[in-house]
Amino acid sequence: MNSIPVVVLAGFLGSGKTTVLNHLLGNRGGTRIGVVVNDFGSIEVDAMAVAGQVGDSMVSLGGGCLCCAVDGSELDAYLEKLADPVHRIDVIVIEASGLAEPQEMVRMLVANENPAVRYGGMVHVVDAAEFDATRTRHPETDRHLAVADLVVLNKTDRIDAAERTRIEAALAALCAPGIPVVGADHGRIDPELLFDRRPWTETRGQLSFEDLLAQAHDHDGDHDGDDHADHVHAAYESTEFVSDQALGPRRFIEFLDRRPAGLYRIKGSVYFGVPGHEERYEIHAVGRFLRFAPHPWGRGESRRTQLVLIGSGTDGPALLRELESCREPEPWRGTPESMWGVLRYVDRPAEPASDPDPAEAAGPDPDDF
Ligand SMILES: Nc1nc2c(ncn2[C@@H]2O[C@H](COP(=O)(O)OP(=O)(O)OP(=O)(O)O)[C@@H](O)[C@H]2O)c(=O)[nH]1
Repeated sequence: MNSIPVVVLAGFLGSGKTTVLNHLLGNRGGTRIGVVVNDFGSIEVDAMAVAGQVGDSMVSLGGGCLCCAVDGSELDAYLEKLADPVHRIDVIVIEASGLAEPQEMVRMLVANENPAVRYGGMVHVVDAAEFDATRTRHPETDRHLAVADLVVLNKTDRIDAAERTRIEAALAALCAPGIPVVGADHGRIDPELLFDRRPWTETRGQLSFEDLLAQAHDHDGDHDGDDHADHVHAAYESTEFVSDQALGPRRFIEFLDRRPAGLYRIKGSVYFGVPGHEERYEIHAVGRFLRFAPHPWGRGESRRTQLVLIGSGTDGPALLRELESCREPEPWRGTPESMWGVLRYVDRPAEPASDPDPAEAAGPDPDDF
């Protein structure tokens, strides 16, 4: 079974985390989101009154989202509850409290041994209008930004173009190289940057009462909602790559290492076909965050690579050319060492025996955060 990605939404008090979260909840299509917050205060939960309590401090939101309020020590227990297959959750978003050290949260998630969930990257929300003031008052901001995988520069409505350019340059210097910075007005980022948006039709036939409520709600605001989603989407382009030929792992990792900052997200699966590593390698990249997860192929499923690359200002044909040059006509000649670069990004290698270096292959060292 695939594990559920857990995305951390961090940022200082008032930067707009809850606004981003509400936007994601309102534009998630048929995707089921599990939400972890410190308090329910400002989450827009119009269905809360009808949805009722699931138990403990967990509530069910309209549309099948589950929400729970936790302090750090309870996190693992709540992730386990959210990951229970009965909830059919696709992605979990944790809103890290404005005062929390996001590194702590990331450390806990990376160290988490529950196979049902996996760390899915950290998104840092920045208040554009308070950028300098926040850094002055909270010098730790710089440290937090250094571990972000994707930055949302929120409240762009409150600054002019020159100020935005200045802040973007400052962010480029503070963040790790190549971290994408996505501008947003009232948290309106494309949900596809963080998770796959399933169409309603995919969940039809297994809808719960809450799903029906949310669907009715969506239809009420049909045009606004759709126009709005289209508008949000319009700022990004997506490039699709399919290859029946295997990809050379070294060349593919080189391609990923030099991927442009405008390439916000990569999803899909890769066929390397190297002896001992013939599985389907699911890839998940959010900003600079990158993970591979090996899975067996389905019965009769063709061995192929299928990728979707979502970005802004990216050169689609150039990306396709680069990916085409990663093709490997004779993957069976590949050595186990050629997979090392990929295995560094695998949390739970399928075959521990073939680990090049167990410490490395186990993913990032939590102490790095
Ligand atoms: N002008 C403007 N206001 C915004 C924007 N995004 C959020 N706000 C407002 O900023 C305030 C704080 O937003 P929240 O989403 O609550 O921020 P938060 O990071 O969740 O805050 P804490 O939970 O206190 O850490 C609210 O009054 C929002 O309406 C934006 O893009 N532009």
